[in-house]
Amino acid sequence: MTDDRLAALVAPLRAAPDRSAILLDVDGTLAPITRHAGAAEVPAATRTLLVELASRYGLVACVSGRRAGEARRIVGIGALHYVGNHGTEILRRGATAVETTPAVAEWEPRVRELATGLLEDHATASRLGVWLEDKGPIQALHWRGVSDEAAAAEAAAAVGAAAAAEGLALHEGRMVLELRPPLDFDKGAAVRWLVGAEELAGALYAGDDRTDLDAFAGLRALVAEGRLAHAACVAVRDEGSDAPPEVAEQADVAVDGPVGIRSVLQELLRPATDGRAA
Ligand SMILES: O=P(O)(O)OC[C@H]1O[C@H](O[C@H]2O[C@H](CO)[C@@H](O)[C@H](O)[C@H]2O)[C@H](O)[C@@H](O)[C@@H]1O
Repeated sequence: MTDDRLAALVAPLRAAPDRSAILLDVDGTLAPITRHAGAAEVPAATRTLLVELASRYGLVACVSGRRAGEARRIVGIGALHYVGNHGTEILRRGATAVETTPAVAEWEPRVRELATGLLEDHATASRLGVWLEDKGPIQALHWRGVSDEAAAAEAAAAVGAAAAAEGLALHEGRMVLELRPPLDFDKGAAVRWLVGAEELAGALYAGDDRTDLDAFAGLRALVAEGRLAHAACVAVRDEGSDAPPEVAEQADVAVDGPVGIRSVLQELLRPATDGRAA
């Protein structure tokens, strides 16, 4: 990707920052991928740019598969909005209480009980190092960094199949398999709701995983419906074998990892009068 291509893509947003939304995935986009999910954090250099963006743009939000409160902890900035659990939670800028979709929240005891029970029943999965991240109504099986990732992925799939037989929905991410309530929600619906609630002309979304493709589609649908004039979809790619290539294929531009995303944030912050082409 050339600087010129990125500059042209974000020019309409820079021209009207107060009428533009900047929507950012967290893991793999702002925060480098880590072996254990609990170790993820956003680098200080990225945080500085995010604080500046929040003071200049109409809407700046993180749209994450994490719980909203956990996303805010990882990013570490209170001045942003945090959409969590793939669009089923929102922690608004400066707020202390998370708002959760009631129909999803109702499933929390059932999904947690099923997930913990099934992992206990599948001794092979536990033996291979598969562990459960408790996200309330979404329970996530992880295996990144265990000694035999391929065998662990298979064992996690067996737990998933048993959960599906009990009526739960499954969703695959990067070395993670989520057990979810059987309800319709995704990041696409979340960005449509977020952006549609404001008087905005343009929006940018950046992400690294398949779940972020729904967000790309959501923004593009808003443009097709005439509710948004401009959408910019940015892929954050890395060399990991689990990085889905279709994200870069479906994006307008691709950058390299959580370091590369900083060039996008810097371009969004570049003054209109720095002597370079718009
Ligand atoms: O939508 P995101 O903000 O990108 O969240 C997606 C998932 O991120 C976390 O898992 C991923 O990142 C971990 C830390 O780098 C990594 O160890 C794991 O393999 C990745 O799948 C998080 O734990 C999940 O709950 C999120 O759904």
